[in-house]
Amino acid sequence: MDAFNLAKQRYADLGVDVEKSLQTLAATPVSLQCWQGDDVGGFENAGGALTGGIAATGNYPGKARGPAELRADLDLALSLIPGSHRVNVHASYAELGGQKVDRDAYTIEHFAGWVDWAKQRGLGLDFNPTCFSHPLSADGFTLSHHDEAVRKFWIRHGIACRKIAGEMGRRLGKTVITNFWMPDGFKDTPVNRRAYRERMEQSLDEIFAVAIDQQCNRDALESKLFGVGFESCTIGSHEFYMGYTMKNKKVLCLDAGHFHPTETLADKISSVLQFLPEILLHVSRGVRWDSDHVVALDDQTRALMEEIVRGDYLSRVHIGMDFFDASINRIMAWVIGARNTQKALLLALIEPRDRLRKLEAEGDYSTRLALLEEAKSLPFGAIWDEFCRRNNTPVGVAWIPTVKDYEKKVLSARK
Ligand SMILES: C[C@H](O)[C@H](O)[C@@H](O)C(=O)CO
Ligand SMILES: [Mn+2]
Repeated sequence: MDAFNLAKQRYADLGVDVEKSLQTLAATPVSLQCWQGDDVGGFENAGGALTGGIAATGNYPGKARGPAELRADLDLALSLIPGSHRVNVHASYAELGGQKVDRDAYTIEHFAGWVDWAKQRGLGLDFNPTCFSHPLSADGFTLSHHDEAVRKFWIRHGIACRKIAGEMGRRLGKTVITNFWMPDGFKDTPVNRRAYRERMEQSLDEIFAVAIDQQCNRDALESKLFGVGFESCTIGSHEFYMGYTMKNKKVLCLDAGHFHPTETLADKISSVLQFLPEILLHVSRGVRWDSDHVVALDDQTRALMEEIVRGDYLSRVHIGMDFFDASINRIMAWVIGARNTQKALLLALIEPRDRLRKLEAEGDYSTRLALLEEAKSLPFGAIWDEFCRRNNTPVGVAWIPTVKDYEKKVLSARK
């Protein structure tokens, strides 16, 4: 028997249906964040500073300098990631054709390049308003700003983005998830948090008052603990968006890098999904601060996927990635992060779940622990390799020379 069939038998002996798990994995897209390809630069203001308390550190050569390069790099990454996936676009990746258009006046035409590209490839798109790296967010506030004129600008931007996303979803025939993340917050301790949170709620209410077909677009809101230069208070905290999404039936976005280092996303999944129909994940790897390192096949990512699978939540969870590492080959960053996200999901899918559940229900925690630990040395690698083979993507390390070759021929020519 070959390695795959031997491995499949080992899992079957524990009651695991490997074929069904592979089908589920193939049907689960990961949304690739376009901003990993150019260090969150965007196209509207090439070379403008990245603000909002986030930072892409490193200066690895070869970052994409425009839409054609970014999409070519994404094409290569997608060809090395098994399964069919999605691409997550920020509003700052609008193609303005040399015109001066501000963010509150963006329309679907500024994203036609993305939509056409995605349609040709059968890809889904996701979308994000960009409430940073702009003169009207320079003091750190957008939708909660004390100045009504500034707030109104960002409200118009939010509405414009939802209309764009609705049209993207209609043209592609696939629902777009539009994720709102606002940097608003304080470096030092504020004395009137309440006023900022009230204004944030009012602004969001105005944005969401505009009806958009739910089949084409759904709205998510992403919380954060702190940002660089925003250490003392973030207006859009976890509790704020828990409350807002529950009250307004929106999608809650949980970013793995947005919590205190001793908190894990895994434990939050069953709590939030007890009360919310859907969540969006930004799978990431926080290292000390919200440093947005490439997703590793680490305990945190594994635990996150285990919770999703163990709770039968997969159909209610949108999986996106969020990191921007400028210190390594950016295409490799996408491929490593996405393949690790999928590996973590596969490991969760082929866990001997039914047995483990039964043991727990019977109170046999010693056998539960024994089985959990033994499952760690089951031949997972042969199952993953088969998944890559069936999806016509390179097996094992075979994808690495493809990117190295592209780096030599294409990336090295970018100055
Ligand atoms: C660029 C994105 O909007 C950003 O990463 C956001 O999702 C975030 O996590 C901010 O810390
Ligand atoms: Mn995020």
